Amino acid sequence: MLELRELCKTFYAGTVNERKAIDHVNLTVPEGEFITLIGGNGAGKSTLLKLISGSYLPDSGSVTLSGKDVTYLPEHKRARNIGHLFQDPLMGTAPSMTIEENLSLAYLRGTHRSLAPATSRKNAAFFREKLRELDLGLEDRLKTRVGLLSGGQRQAITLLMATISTPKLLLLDEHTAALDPATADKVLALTRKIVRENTITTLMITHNIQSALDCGDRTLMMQQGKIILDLSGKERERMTVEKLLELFRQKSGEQLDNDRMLLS
Ligand SMILES: Nc1ncnc2c1ncn2[C@@H]1O[C@H](COP(=O)(O)OP(=O)(O)OP(=O)(O)O)[C@@H](O)[C@H]1O
Repeated sequence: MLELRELCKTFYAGTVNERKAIDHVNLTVPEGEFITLIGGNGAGKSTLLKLISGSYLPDSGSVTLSGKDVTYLPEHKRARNIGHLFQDPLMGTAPSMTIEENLSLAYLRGTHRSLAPATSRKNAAFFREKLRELDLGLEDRLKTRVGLLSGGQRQAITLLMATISTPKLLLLDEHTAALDPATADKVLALTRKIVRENTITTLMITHNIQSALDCGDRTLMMQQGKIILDLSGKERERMTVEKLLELFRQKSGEQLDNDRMLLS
């Protein structure tokens, strides 16, 4: 479904600040797989997702989505198939527009229809139903401006926007990291529910190792632009945080260093 072949990205090449962010990464992700991605500071996790979404273009290698080579396809042309969420709940929604208008825009993404028909009564009922599923009391607030919502409510709306027209791929870049623990748990539970119910192929960066092992089907660990661990099946089921940290030390010869890393 998603294929990365010999993907490379270096920032400031040929200068003293040269940084090899992605170093010959190969990855095959079958349709419907939910991958969690962990690694130290500057390991290349966000860059990898940005190469997949088209926010960055690689120096070499290829990105293939559903059999189509999208390596150099501009980001806006991939947006219809790829949902991308970030840590900052203020990104991804338009604060001066209402919940209904934000959802309408997401629903129509990639089509040429105007906003007007999308705010019809039929769509309002559909959006209300989707909002009810979030269980955040937002179903009766379609006309509320998104800028008035809390960070957690806003991130839940962003998640809904990213998935409302079922993307081929969902990229989550520490999307719960800026929320308080209770809200983060709720948004993560919502994420798992939406991904499971719609069988969306998902890559989720997390700084929480336990949740990396608990969520999804497969866990990748990155270091210095490479995937150094790829866990799935029985091996992953039996994995503990302590064993994973030990494996990381063995593979990389270093301690896992991430100032936001949570070990439990
Ligand atoms: N736009 C950019 N310009 C220059 N260097 C960059 C840019 N984006 C990332 N880098 C560098 O590329 C490397 C990988 O960064 P990236 O943000 O992908 O790491 P990460 O694994 O997501 O880290 P973290 O967990 O700290 O967010 C780092 O050395 C970073 O400084």
